[in-house]
Amino acid sequence: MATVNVKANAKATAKANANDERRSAGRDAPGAPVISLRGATATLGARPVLRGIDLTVHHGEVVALLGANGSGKSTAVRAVIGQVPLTAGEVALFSTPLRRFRDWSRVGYVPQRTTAEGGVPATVREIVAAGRLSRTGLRWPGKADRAAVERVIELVGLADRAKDSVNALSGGQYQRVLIARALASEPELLIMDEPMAGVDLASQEILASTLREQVAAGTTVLLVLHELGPLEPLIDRAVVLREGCVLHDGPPPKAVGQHALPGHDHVHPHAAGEPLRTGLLS
Ligand SMILES: Nc1ncnc2c1ncn2[C@@H]1O[C@H](COP(=O)(O)OP(=O)(O)OP(=O)(O)O)[C@@H](O)[C@H]1O
Repeated sequence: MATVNVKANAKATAKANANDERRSAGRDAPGAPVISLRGATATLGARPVLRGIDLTVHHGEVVALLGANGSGKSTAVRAVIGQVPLTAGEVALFSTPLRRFRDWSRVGYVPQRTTAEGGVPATVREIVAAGRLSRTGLRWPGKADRAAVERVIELVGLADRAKDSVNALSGGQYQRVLIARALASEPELLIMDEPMAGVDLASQEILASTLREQVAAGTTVLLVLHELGPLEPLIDRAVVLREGCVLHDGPPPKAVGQHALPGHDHVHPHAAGEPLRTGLLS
C-alpha cells in the first residue's frame, strides 16, 4: 500500500512539475487562443439556450460577457468548462478539444452565487485549500501548496478570518472566499460568473484589485457581468449575447452619465448605429 502511495505521489509530483515547466516556458504565447467556442449550440429542457456561439478569448485578454437576463451568459461559460453539453459545435481550452482537456489546474472558475447557504461548517482556509486540489492531486500538499493558499487568502483580505466558518461571513466576504478558491491553483484562465452581484462596496473594491493583480500577472479572464461597473478599466473586449446569439463582439461599450452607475441599464452605440442595451433591463 505504502509503495502504491509513493508511486502515486511521485507520478503526481512529476505531473505538477511538467505543468510548472510548461507554464514557465510560456507555451501559450500572448495572443494564443485560450478559450475557443465554435458554433456552440445547447438546449436546456426543450429550450435552445445557445444558438451557434462563436467566441475566442486570447491569452492575456480580459473579456466581459454581457447581456440581458436569460440571454445565455451563464450557460455559455458553463459550456466552456464542460458543465453544459453542446448539442452542436465545439469547445477548446488551450487549443485542446474539451473532451481531451485534463489540465484543470490551469482553469479557475467562480460560479454564479446562489442564495442557498451551505450547511457544512467549513472554514475559509478549508474552502480555499480545496481549490488547490487540482494542482496537488494525489500528492500530499507541500509547503508551496500551503503558501499558495495563504497567499490568496491574504490577497482577498481575509487573512484574519482564515479559521472562521464561512457561514459567519457576509455575502461579499463569501464571494472573496470563492475567488480565492479559484485562484489557489494559480490558474492561467479565470472564469467568473457575475463576481460583483450582491457584493458590498468594500468587497467590490477588494475584488477589483485582486483581479487587477491577476491581469497584471498575465492571467486570461472571462467575466460574466451585468454592468461593467468598477471592472470597466480592466476589460479589453465585450461580447454581448442576446437570445443565445452573439450580438456584439468588440470594444467594451462606453458608459455614459447615469448609465455608468451600477444598477442602471447601459445604452451604447454599436457598429450598426443602433443603441446597444447590455444591462438588466434590456
Ligand atoms: N437547467 C435548466 N433547464 C432549463 N432551462 C434553463 C436551465 N438553466 C437555464 N435555463 C434557461 O436558459 C436561459 C439562459 O440562462 P442563463 O442562466 O444562461 O442566462 P444568463 O444570461 O446567464 O441570465 P442571468 O443573467 O439571469 O443569469 C434562461 O432562459 C434560463 O431560464
